[in-house]
Amino acid sequence: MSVLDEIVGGVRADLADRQAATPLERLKKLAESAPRPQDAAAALRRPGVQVVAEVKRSSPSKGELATITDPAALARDYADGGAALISVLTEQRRFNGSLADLDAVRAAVPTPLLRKDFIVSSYQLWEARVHGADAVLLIVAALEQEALVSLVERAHSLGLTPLVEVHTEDEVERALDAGATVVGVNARDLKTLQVDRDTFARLAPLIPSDRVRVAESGVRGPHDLLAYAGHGADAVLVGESLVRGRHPRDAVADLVTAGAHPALRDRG
Ligand SMILES: O=P(O)(O)OC[C@@H](O)[C@@H](O)c1c[nH]c2ccccc12
Repeated sequence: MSVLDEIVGGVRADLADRQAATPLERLKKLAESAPRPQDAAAALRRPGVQVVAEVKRSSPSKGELATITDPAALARDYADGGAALISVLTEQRRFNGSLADLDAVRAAVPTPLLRKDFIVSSYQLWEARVHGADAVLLIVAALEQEALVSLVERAHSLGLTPLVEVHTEDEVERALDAGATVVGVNARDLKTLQVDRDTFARLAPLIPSDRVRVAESGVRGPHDLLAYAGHGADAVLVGESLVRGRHPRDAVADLVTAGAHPALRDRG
């Protein structure tokens, strides 16, 4: 069994527990009083390379990355540094995240938020709404095509922006067929956890330029952002280097400054 299968198995078990505790009808009621989601795609389309900064404590590849006792404070640093979108890991078993983290971050910053999880059911989209997310991650490798198509549609109908994650040529095709407007190319293979930064350069030309192209994983600093930008990235998603560094606000600001370089503005 791949790491991805194992993670998704755990996610399904935890999901069943939450569904038993809070039936969908109740969740839908709660969603009525949730704020209207912001347009996360528009935030990523702004000129320059946008920075998506991630709140991530642990990962299956590296174990614990940072303690993060105060996710709200970290998110404030990201917002002050100029992040266009803040990603909050809510998967519990391998990433040590939670919906409580999403609540804490929502209460702390006005920035659009991405719920980063292994979404397999529309129930999780309703949860994302209730807990204040504006965008959700949908991982092509974790979903049958039929499920992907219906989750993309459902996310849009709830006002959520789906960030559709791919790692291979086939997955790009599936993402586009499913109607993805924001496509994330993960340099990390979720089946083996290996990072290959060339993945973005290989797949980006297959993604039409009217879609938002996000380069995910492996950004150590401005140098990597510029390399991704040179291959057409509209945004980069950064986790480890920000949570491990001592000055997350400055680290985000340095990335934002690099991404705002005049040579990178208003590219087709
Ligand atoms: O920590 P990094 O190398 O900066 O990577 C961040 C992000 O790309 C990574 O957390 C990620 C990308 N896709 C995911 C899917 C699930 C969990 C995590 C992820």
